[in-house]
Amino acid sequence: MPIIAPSILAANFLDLKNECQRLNASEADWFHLDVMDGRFVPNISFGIPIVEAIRKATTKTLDVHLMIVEPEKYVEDFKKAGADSITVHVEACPHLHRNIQQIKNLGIKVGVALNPHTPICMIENVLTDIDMVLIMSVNPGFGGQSFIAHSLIKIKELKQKINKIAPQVLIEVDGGISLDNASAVMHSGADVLVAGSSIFHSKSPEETIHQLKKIK
Ligand SMILES: O=C(CO)[C@@H](O)[C@H](O)COP(=O)(O)O
Repeated sequence: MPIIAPSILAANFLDLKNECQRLNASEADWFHLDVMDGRFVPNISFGIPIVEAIRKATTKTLDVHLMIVEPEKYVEDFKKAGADSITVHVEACPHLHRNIQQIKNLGIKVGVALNPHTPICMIENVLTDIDMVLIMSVNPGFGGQSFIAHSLIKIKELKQKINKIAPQVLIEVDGGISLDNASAVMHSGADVLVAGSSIFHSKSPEETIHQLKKIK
């Protein structure tokens, strides 16, 4: 059964309290929070105050995805704001091992994200140090994009590696996930499905989450 992590980026920000309450009452497992800085990605989303506000609105896991340069400057603040896990991008971290240790030392889970063009071998040497790998199945920066089909091959390759080296590591897939492709993503080896538009722009977000949750 997949872990379902609705991406708050697609929520109605004017009605965020209500959006959080609906997710609380749903089968969603985590809240996925996309932080964008306008430097690592060509978009700016939200930051620490929003994470802090959402923390007060839910007891579910806050899965914070930092699409920012120099994440080491901010991870402590995001932990204080209520993050249960922090994911950084391999492309934004020349000292990835140090960044991972810094997040682990805060006592929370740590993930590493890979852009669509980044090969799996870039994280091979840290696989035993982390809790999760996030495979970007769109180019990061915007919700509502189409799933990049090659991601399925990448997920399979990663799953094989993880099975050999670090079977406890979760595979999270993010971008363009919908009821149409979620089954293929799961069969390729995913554990966590991040979905924004397909949940929040559907007629019933609760029902879409229920349908995603049923995928084997
Ligand atoms: O990180 C990102 C985009 O950069 C994703 O989390 C998107 O927010 C997912 O949204 P959809 O593709 O599901 O609309």
